[in-house]
Amino acid sequence: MKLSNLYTKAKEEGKTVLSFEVFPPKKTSGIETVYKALDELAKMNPAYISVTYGAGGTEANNTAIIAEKVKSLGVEPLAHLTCVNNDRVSVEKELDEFKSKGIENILALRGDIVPGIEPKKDFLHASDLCSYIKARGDFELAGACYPEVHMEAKDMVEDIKNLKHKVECGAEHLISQLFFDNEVFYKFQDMARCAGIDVPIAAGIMPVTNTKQIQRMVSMCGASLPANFSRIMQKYENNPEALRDAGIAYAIQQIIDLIANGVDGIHLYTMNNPYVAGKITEAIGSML
Ligand SMILES: NC(=O)C1=CN([C@@H]2O[C@H](COP(=O)(O)OP(=O)(O)OC[C@H]3O[C@@H](n4cnc5c(N)ncnc54)[C@H](O)[C@@H]3O)[C@@H](O)[C@H]2O)C=CC1
Ligand SMILES: Nc1nc(=O)c2c([nH]1)NC[C@@H]1CN(c3ccc(C(=O)N[C@@H](CCC(=O)O)C(=O)O)cc3)CN21
Repeated sequence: MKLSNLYTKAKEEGKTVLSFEVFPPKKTSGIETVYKALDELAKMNPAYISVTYGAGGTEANNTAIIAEKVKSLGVEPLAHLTCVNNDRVSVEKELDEFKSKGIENILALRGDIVPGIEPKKDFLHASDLCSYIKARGDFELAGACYPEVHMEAKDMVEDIKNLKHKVECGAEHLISQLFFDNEVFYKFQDMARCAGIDVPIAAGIMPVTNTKQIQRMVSMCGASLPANFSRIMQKYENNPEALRDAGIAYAIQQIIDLIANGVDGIHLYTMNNPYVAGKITEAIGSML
């Protein structure tokens, strides 16, 4: 199934596409933990579930196997593939594996540069990976985009030009980096549309449920924290249950505003946590 068609259909019907994301667990915690989470997440009926690939620079890679599991649960999988630590040969190997498992959709990424590991040189940018995969003709592609500007980009104009190039190289829909201030997303979306980027753009929302996660998101994703968000997180830093509930409530309020403003999709960084995804889905289900 082509995911870009899902967005087109939803738009015609005045609806919003809801998708989830899971990550392969580290080697120490078994693959069963994500399978258990997927059983629950699939019941919430998302339009698709994406599966990260070496997220945050981790080595664990069971992306194809987990994406196959998503498919077996009747949900369309979107497999991430990064090229920073892959050369042409290893990319081909991954693509063959995706194909053999019936995976049709790939989120083509450059990937995080891991300190101490020399990046491979066959594909320098996600757009290079897009062109390469597109030429094979087997997959539909998605790309990542950055409402707060990618940390390595000179400025917003350069970043948007690069994004346009990525779309021209074959990315048929986009998923945004997580953000906590909707105004930042709207400004980015306007700029992208002005630049002629007309593919669907899903807003990436991360319900923050613990203090360690907040720091990780700031350093890894460059997300800025609005004052109201920081105040809430500070107030409950020593009360895990209240912090979790406040994180969920904050995400819900962001999502309601995004839907009211006609966003194409909501991509929920569910972090393998069906409890959090369930609370959010329950709250917004009737609004999609
Ligand atoms: N592992 C995963 O599952 C996920 C990883 N990410 C992370 O997002 C970050 C970047 O990934 P992508 O967005 O796929 O990379 P990208 O290659 O599209 O962009 C990365 C940087 O390179 C610049 N750039 C892009 N194309 C260019 C070109 N043709 N010429 C010159 N500069 C260019 C961009 O402006 C940006 O600053 C990484 O840190 C990645 O790991 C994001 C989501 C999920
Ligand atoms: N730069 C960047 N890299 C990514 O991999 C990435 C983004 N941005 N933005 C969107 C999502 C968010 N992703 C993430 C974010 C954090 C973890 C993470 O913290 N993983 C922990 C386990 C967390 C937990 O168990 O709750 C780990 O230690 O791997 C994983 C994927 C993947 N994506």
